Amino acid sequence: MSDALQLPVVDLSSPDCLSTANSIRQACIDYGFFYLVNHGVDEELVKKVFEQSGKFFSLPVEDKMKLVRRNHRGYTTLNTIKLDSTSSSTKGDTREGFYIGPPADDLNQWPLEEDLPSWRSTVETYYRKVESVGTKLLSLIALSLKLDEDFFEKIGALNEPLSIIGLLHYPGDHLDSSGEEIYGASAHSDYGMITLLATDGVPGLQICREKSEQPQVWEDVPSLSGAFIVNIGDMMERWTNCMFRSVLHRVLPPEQERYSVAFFANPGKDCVIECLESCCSESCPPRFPPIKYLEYMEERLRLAYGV
Ligand SMILES: O=C(O)CCC(=O)C(=O)O
Ligand SMILES: [Fe+2]
Repeated sequence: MSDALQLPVVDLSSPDCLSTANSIRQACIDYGFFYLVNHGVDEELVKKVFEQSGKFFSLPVEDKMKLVRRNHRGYTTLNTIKLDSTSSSTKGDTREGFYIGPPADDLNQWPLEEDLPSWRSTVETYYRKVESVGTKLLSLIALSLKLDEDFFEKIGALNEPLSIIGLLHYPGDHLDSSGEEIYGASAHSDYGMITLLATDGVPGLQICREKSEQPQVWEDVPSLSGAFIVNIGDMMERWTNCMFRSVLHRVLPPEQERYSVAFFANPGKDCVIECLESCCSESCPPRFPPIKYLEYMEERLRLAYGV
């Protein structure tokens, strides 16, 4: 039931911004997913983040639990989050995670420097680098929607953005004898504007392009060395009245251990997301009412954590 997919490739270093914007537009309409190459984040830095992530998840569970998730930051254990809140499975997803928000706020939790030297500085450097790639990509997305390139800045979406890094670990040795359908990450769409994902190359990620089609067709998204896998999130889907699609995706329980690092580029908490004028008309009215990002995010997190 699954075929490998050839997603479009977008080159961030191309000097021809309009042609790049056009290929982004087509990719977002057709797939909601694309590969981003020549993004400017050093391969060495990406490697270091994966190393630091591996070091954290290798700590004894008692040590990881000292940083258990508070204010949506820190460690989540295996099976605590179920991204598909509609699933009847009684168990959460078989992955553990560590979530880090903006370096400038004081909600983040960090391992002690003496336990994991350079952990915090590596992750903060990665945050800032990928955040700036995300900002550049958002200006191209604005161009692709025939808006000014600083459109998202002007509407306040980049005002204290609530972007989050998720360091993710799928152990791969997690056997389930109950026969229940369990995923590394169950089917979901991402909440924010765009997500920039780096993986260690171990397969598992799949997308479902037509969620209402039955049976659902899931297609494998292979990793592309050195590229980020970028996907459109729910806020971009709402701005564009579903022209750009926030596509359902999931991670199969990997047979082999798997690590990934997701950068969720989210708007600021007070940003109100409402349909762009150019994306609606009398015959095509807005499909969603305006919503404040914080309200949307809190509801989705509440459902995912089942609280
Ligand atoms: O680990 C992955 O490849 C994808 C993770 C994901 O989709 C998410 O955390 O939202
Ligand atoms: Fe996701």
